[in-house]
Amino acid sequence: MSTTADTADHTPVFSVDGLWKVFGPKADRIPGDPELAALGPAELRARTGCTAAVRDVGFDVRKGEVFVVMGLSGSGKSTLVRCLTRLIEPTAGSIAIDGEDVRAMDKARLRALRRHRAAMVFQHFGLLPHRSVLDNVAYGLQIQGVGRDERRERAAEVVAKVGLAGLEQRRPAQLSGGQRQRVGLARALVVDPEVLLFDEPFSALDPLIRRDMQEEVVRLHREEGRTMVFITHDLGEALKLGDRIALMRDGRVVQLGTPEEIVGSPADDYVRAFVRDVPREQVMTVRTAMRPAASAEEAGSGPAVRPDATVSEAIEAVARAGGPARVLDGGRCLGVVDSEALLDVVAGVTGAPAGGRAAGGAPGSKDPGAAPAGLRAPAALATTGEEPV
Ligand SMILES: Nc1ncnc2c1ncn2[C@@H]1O[C@H](COP(=O)(O)OP(=O)(O)OP(=O)(O)O)[C@@H](O)[C@H]1O
Repeated sequence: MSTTADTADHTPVFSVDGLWKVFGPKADRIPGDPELAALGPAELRARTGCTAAVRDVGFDVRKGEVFVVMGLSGSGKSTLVRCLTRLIEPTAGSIAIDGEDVRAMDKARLRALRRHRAAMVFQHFGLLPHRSVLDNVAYGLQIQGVGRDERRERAAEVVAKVGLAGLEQRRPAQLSGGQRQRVGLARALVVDPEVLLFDEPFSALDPLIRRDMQEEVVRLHREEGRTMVFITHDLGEALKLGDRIALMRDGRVVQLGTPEEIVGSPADDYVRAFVRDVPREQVMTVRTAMRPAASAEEAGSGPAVRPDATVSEAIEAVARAGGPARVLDGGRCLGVVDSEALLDVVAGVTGAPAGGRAAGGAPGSKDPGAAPAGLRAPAALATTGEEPV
């Protein structure tokens, strides 16, 4: 199934509005009290003994997108994502999954939500040490009451899907860290949840294995189009995986947007500092640098690049051709990019197209414009010919 902009279904999977989670004594009074709600973290703690881990957050998670929640340690990422399935009880606000009110669910309904609809992949998977890989994966089905043969068959399929074929009978202790992560991923996948929630699953892995696992997530997402919510404190990981990123600070979402919007149009100085060292040409797309063709001749000649090609890829095409490149979408020329405009993007003189903005307390993602962009697979480009490859 395709997961990208060609999917017309924009129904949100999760819809979150005005969400608060306050820890501490008489936490309930904070969200409704404008004076207390306006206090900074230190002052709030001093005055009330409370910590507002999530402060008035709103966003939608769209079907088929990878929604990344990013922020430094303590910014509220885990608390926010745990509130989605009420592993942590919210203090105020609303959460819906497919339009159903999560806060109104009884215990049985919540159990079903966590088992069937929104499976969580943790950093420490808590694999059962005395069970084989296959049985660990099948366990999720066992607690659902699926019969033995069927669950072993389905588990074997998913074990193969995450690249562990041949290791079915090993115990967790006989696996590397990365392989254990794959077992955890398989265990979440086997129940075929509508949405996968990842809580910093790769942060304990060494960089090479971490990259493998990120690529695994990209591949699975591309193949299956499953909706994913992914927590990370790593900006590179967020930019690589996210269709959209919610950047958190002190419990608030300070900006919600595509990687391109966050890097190209930071909402404030905090975000600007956060993204300062990102190689812009690898995140920004040619849309940012595009201008209308000056003449029919310009619209009809020169190398072709796709609209989602990165600036870095376009620079290569322009350098090879020695002149402007055309941005082609299904054979239609949307505009052209030249070396000057591309360099402006690299230098930070040009921002991202409209859309990246502070989310504040408003329902952050209710902007109708941008459809899930799909993962940024390197947009291949052609240096000659009519169609960008
Ligand atoms: N049970 C709790 N009781 C009190 N305060 C808590 C509790 N859980 C979290 N907090 C506080 O809430 C804030 C947000 O914590 P949270 O774990 O959600 O952040 P995080 O962004 O996920 O951090 P990390 O990346 O370190 O996991 C922190 O200030 C934390 O100390």
